[in-house]
Amino acid sequence: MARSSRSSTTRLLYTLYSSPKTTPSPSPFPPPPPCPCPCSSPISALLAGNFHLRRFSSGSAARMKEEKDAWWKESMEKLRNIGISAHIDSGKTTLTERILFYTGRIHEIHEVRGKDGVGAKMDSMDLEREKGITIQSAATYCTWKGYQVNIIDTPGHVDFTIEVERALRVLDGAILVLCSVGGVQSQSITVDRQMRRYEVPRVAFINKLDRMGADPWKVLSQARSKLRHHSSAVQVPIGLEEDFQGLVDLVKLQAYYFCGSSGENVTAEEVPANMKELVAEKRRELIEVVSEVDDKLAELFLADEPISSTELEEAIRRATIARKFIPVFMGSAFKNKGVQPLLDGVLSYLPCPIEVSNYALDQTKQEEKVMLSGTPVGPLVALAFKLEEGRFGQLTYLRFAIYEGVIKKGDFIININTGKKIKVPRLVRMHSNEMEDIQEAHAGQIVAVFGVDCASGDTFTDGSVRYTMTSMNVPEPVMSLAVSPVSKDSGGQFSKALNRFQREDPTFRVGLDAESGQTIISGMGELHLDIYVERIRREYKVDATVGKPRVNFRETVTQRAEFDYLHKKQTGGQGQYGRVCGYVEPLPHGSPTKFEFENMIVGQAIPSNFIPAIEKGFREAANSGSLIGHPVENICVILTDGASHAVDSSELAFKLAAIYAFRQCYSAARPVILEPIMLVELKAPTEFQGTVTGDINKCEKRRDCRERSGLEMILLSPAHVPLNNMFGYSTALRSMTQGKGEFTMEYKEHAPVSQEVQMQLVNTYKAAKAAE
Ligand SMILES: Nc1nc2c(ncn2[C@@H]2O[C@H](COP(=O)(O)OP(=O)(O)OP(=O)(O)O)[C@@H](O)[C@H]2O)c(=O)[nH]1
Repeated sequence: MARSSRSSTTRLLYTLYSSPKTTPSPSPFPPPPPCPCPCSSPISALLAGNFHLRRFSSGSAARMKEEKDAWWKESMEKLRNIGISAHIDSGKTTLTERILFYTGRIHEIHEVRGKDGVGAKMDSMDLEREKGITIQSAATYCTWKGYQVNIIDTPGHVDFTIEVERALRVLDGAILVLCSVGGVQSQSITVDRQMRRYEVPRVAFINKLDRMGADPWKVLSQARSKLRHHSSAVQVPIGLEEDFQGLVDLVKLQAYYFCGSSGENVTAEEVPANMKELVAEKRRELIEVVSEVDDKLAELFLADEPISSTELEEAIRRATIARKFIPVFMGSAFKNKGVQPLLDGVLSYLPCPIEVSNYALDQTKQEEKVMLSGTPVGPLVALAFKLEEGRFGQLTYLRFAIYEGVIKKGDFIININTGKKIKVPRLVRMHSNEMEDIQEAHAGQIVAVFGVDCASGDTFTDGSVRYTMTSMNVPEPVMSLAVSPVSKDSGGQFSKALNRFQREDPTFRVGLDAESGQTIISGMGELHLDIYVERIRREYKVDATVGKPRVNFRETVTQRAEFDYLHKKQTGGQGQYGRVCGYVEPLPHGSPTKFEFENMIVGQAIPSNFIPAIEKGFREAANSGSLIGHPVENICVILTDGASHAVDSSELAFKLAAIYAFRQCYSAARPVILEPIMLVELKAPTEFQGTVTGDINKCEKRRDCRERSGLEMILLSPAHVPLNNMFGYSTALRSMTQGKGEFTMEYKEHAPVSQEVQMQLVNTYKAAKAAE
């Protein structure tokens, strides 16, 4: 579709085919439309990149540009890129399933762990359907009231936290789902922190109002205290638990009921008479809270003037986009109540791509920060935020986001991180595991390209600029295990699987144990590693022997120690000569790097061409500390002097000198072992309170966990427990609580082990080495 090939007299412009306007539905929410063809509305046609050719009356170039700009602007304003994140089992996937149904994207609702065995659309992996958990984030899109909504459903388990990081990095807004019974839970705090880190405006959705014990007001107050949300409800539920019937909208002052077999018919009625007082009180609270962060509304409020729905809605929008306020919606995804108003809230309160500031670093100007326009006019800037290998080769999800520009099938794009020029052979939009080919994609979209070899976090441009996007936060793996294929013949498939998973998931690492030669996989927890072992078996048909999971200990030094090492071998053949002098010391607390090397030699004691080999030697030595063979972190090596030989010095000689120098000074630097500490949140029926708290107290590192007892449950949070003490805890908790207890844990930090534990670990390591 070459635009330039069109004659200027006819003035053809690729534009949208305007579909005839539909007559407005009497209901405030239209019933689910039939599956929309991507071109059935101007917006979806534009966004799907499937343009219809339309003749424009001839006009001046300026007029055409004006029209085109207006057209882009409208398309941007009618686009939302949102993520759905929450604690485990809060109902993210169930909610997404309803959204897809009401927007006509799917024709039937299937439940997570539903009796029909089909499973929800967004849990497309067999493992996800079987286990009833989300493992990978999945992207989809739908159309609601003429707006295009791109959605990413993310996992709740902390082991898959990278999926949440990746999604939030590229989204413009988010729905934070909270359970109306569980309230603000440990992962709610984590995802909220992630949303804050990526400056994502959000709305909250208090789900499961149909459940026994549902208390949205308690959850709202927890969100205010635990998450420090400046928030207020924009709805009031009509009834709760079994009696949950509908919602009153505090902005429009209307009551909504959800009828039909799947809640698809929304009827608007007057606010029930017995709720008028409560509604007036909650509306006033909403206005007060928003007024605190929005001057325009504050003026009206202080003047005691009546506030219209539009004024209130606009103020909520301004405050939400400015991340000063979080509107709270309510409902029950499972009972099909409250989803359509939430979708309306996404349109009303969450930003479109051009309302969010995105920055890139200009590599030609020492990483100067540049703001991206977010429009399709301008150089292409796209971020590869997720890689996935599909049936047709590597799929690379690229966020052609807000980050400017247009990309077309067949275009050449440049990977700024590697300098490689790549042709885009195929461009698709994702609907969970299905895909739809498109010709081009524009700023603000999330699309996938095939066959583009890159790493997640790489930035692509059209070559006219050298920008990179700031990278994602990638947490360190905390647990490892040895794996090997049962049959030697499957070695090839085994390596293929590991390579693929490692490329797709930056928190999954593969290494070799230098001593045993075993393959070691590392990840964020037992579940994370178990899932990969299972995927190797299912997707690559390789049975693997799995060792005992072990903790990713680290070593570090606690004081400065000098080294002065001469590596000399000058008897027969090519000689080796290299001397290095200097010291190692701990890096200051909070340093962004884990290893630093500094050459402070004045003069030419060592020729400068040997310095990189010396640094390499120290880095290699720090990969395996001599206490227990784990990597040494937070260490700085300073090279102050040395000596070389005109003939016998070589890179190898200096590298070996550095390795031996490191070993020489290591014990004088008083090394210690660091272990991962986990934040553990635990819930169990009160009858087991004594046993459960007694047990966790035994293995706790630091006692600052709070204990809250309700009538039925106790909640311990957060306990700081070494990961080493958590192996097999799910089985232990199950037996202590007759299967009624549950816990979640999340990595907090690496901290020094006690002297006693250090001695034990060192002795075990020595014994294992001696036995080899
Ligand atoms: N009673 C009730 N149950 C719900 C509701 N929403 C979801 N559930 C149930 O809660 C369980 C978890 O729902 P999911 O949608 O898988 O939750 P999730 O947050 O996507 O789960 P993960 O991604 O694995 O963390 C399922 O059994 C759902 O049927 C609701 O509104 N009410």
